[in-house]
Amino acid sequence: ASAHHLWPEIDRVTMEQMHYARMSVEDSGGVWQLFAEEGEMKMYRREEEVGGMVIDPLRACHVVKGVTGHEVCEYFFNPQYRLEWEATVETTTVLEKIADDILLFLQVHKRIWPASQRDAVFWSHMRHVPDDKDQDGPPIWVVVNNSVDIPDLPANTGKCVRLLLTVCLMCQTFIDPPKDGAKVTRNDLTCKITYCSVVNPGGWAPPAVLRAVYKREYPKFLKRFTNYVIDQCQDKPILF
Ligand SMILES: CC(C)(C)c1cc(CCc2ccccn2)cc(-c2ccc(S(=O)(=O)CCO)cc2)c1
Repeated sequence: ASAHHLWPEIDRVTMEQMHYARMSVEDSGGVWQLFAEEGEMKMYRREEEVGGMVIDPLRACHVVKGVTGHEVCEYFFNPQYRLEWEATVETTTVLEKIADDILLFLQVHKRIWPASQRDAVFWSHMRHVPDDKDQDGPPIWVVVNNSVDIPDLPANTGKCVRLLLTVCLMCQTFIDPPKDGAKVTRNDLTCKITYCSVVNPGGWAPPAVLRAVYKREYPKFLKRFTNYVIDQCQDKPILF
């Protein structure tokens, strides 16, 4: 991967996004507005507009039992599962396999009436790093998706307006050691998920409509994804 011309950007943005996600875990106060809370899932947003376009940064914290961060990131990253959990996507195509853990995607999203339909071109990178808070514990797993301009697919030529997105899914895994050295089971697993996203619609879309859709759809999006992972993993061996 290091030979690919996008590698320097991919490496830099991935580390920046991971740092941002870890910092945001601490600052639960500040300018973030809690707009949805369901069980262990808390969703925050900041109201921001760029050129009259809503780009409200979103941050979600969720705690899920019975899965590892590696499993959550694998189901998020791997295109073969995408359409099974991603209800906002109409089609997803891998344009280039930059490395085993770096893919270039073209996605056409479902239209949000009355806005015009959006597509997105982004690289997706999955990586794990030691948890500096628990060096000999499970590593932190992360998937970062970041829009990229590629000459072969110029924006806004077809029916779709090109969406710009930066997304980070970061997962910390906690294992409650079972008594008397018994084997770790899924009941001993807890995964702390931080999902950060900034989605720029890329062209004008009615702010009030977008905010209403985001408020309704983002909680459903994260719940649907995490429930899908729990369901897929429950009868499979644990992927640490
Ligand atoms: C409805 C809502 C949930 C807010 C939504 C609407 C749109 C559709 C595009 C759009 C946005 C704004 C205006 C018009 N259309 C896209 C997304 C979206 C984009 C990316 C990712 S990802 O995490 O990178 C996983 C890969 O797909 C997840 C969700 C979400």
